[in-house]
Amino acid sequence: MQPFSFDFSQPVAIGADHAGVACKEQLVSFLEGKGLKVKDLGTYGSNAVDYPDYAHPVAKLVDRGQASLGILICGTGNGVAMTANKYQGVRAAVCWGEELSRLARAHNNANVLCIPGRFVAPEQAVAITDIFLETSFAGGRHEERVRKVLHL
Ligand SMILES: O=C(CO)[C@H](O)[C@H](O)[C@H](O)COP(=O)(O)O
Repeated sequence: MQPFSFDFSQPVAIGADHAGVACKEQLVSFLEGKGLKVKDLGTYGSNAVDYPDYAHPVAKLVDRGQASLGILICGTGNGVAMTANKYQGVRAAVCWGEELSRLARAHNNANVLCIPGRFVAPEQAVAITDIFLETSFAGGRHEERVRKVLHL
């Protein structure tokens, strides 16, 4: 049985490339303000970097159950989502609005939130993240569908 909500005894793992670093800083403050443990895996500056170098470490922690969930930010959200979804235990979803974020949790039981940092303002990223944290998987008809995602 897959968990329906996050185990916040584990840290939230977060990572970004140079296109998402400003957004990441805002999200780290927001998460810590909520009293959550945060594992910030970089990047930490504006120098250009390669998004897989940040997406892999975040996805690995989620896959191994060493993070409650993951948050990844790059320019479009697509590169980090493609990378994170290579891991069997990861369900990464690109969300650029609050309703997408709610549905990624309720219908897909997403455990990695991918935000397009060049298309979403930091305040909007906070709202998207808050909904992702607070929404539980709805189960029911969605449970078998999510299970089938793993069938190659
Ligand atoms: O948006 C992206 C593709 O998924 C990446 O995250 C990068 O942010 C983007 O490719 C970076 O582009 P840049 O022109 O090298 O700054």
